[in-house]
Amino acid sequence: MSILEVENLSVSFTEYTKGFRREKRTYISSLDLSVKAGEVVAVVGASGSGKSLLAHAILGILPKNATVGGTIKYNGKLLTASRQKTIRGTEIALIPQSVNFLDPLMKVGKQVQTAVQNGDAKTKQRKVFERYQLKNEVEKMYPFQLSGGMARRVLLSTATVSGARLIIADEPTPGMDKAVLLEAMKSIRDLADTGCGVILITHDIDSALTIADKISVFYAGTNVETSPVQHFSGSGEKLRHPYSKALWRALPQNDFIGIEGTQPHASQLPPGCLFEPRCKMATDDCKKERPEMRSLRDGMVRCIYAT
Ligand SMILES: Nc1ncnc2c1ncn2[C@@H]1O[C@H](COP(=O)(O)OP(=O)(O)OP(=O)(O)O)[C@@H](O)[C@H]1O
Ligand code: NI
Repeated sequence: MSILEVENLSVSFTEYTKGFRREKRTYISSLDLSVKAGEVVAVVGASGSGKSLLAHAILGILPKNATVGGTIKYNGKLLTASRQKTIRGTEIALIPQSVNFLDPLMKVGKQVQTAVQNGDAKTKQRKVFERYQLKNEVEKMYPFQLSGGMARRVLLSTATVSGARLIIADEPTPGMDKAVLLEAMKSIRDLADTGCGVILITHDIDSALTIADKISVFYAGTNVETSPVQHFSGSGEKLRHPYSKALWRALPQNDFIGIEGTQPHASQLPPGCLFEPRCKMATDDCKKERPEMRSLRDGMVRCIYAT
């Protein structure tokens, strides 16, 4: 059973534009994603494609000017605002993209200990620090005394000791050296192997490939494809959506050829398929309406022509 089911999610912000007019802009639209217990689902896509917003919508930590549509279910039950508040940090844990999520006034050892729900907090904190190669003296430090990579390892430690069943890791690895990065990836995989559902948001497709079960590709606030990780191989012939194929081919180890144009901003979304203006395969039918997410060869795709 899915531990998390996101259906037709939308996130809009009421913003003040020129002339102090209020305008509602949609940054996530018709997004569908499910995560099973024991599974790592990697979320990849360009900057600004809505990856962090998805994380914040699941946790219920969007700013006040946000409107959320669609449904999010956790363990089969609707995730209401009050339920989000109750299980945040205990059943659902975030490894945030920004290290500013650390409490600047609390020693980091204590912060990690606070996240422990069962067992001896201090022992668990020391064990996890050892695992991420954080020396004993680090526990007595304040966040400002840490390097970026160390701060990220502290955030990772917090989620690891929490005992949460759903972990959302938002870019957990920048600034980490290779050895620590591998350890971090391994521990994220371990979390899934002990029955957690994991969403791994990352720009690092290579690392995602080593631990993910599925990869979901985001574009302009929706996911255009979700596929088994094995399909991200070769020249991308097993992939379904033209954007995922292009993204895959643009990687340095593949053809390293980018795609022309840019991702549309929320203020100028095309009426049909969001990728249509840049898609070489697009026809007039692609301009008419947003393609629905449909099942195709063990995966999901939002393109009327995908085969
Ligand atoms: N509070 C907000 N008010 C208005 N717009 C916002 C707000 N938060 C995010 N956005 C916009 O929503 C879009 C998606 O942002 P998001 O942070 O989810 O991107 P992302 O995919 O995580 O990018 P990155 O890879 O750079 O982290 C961006 O265009 C961003 O400017
Ligand atoms: Ni982000």
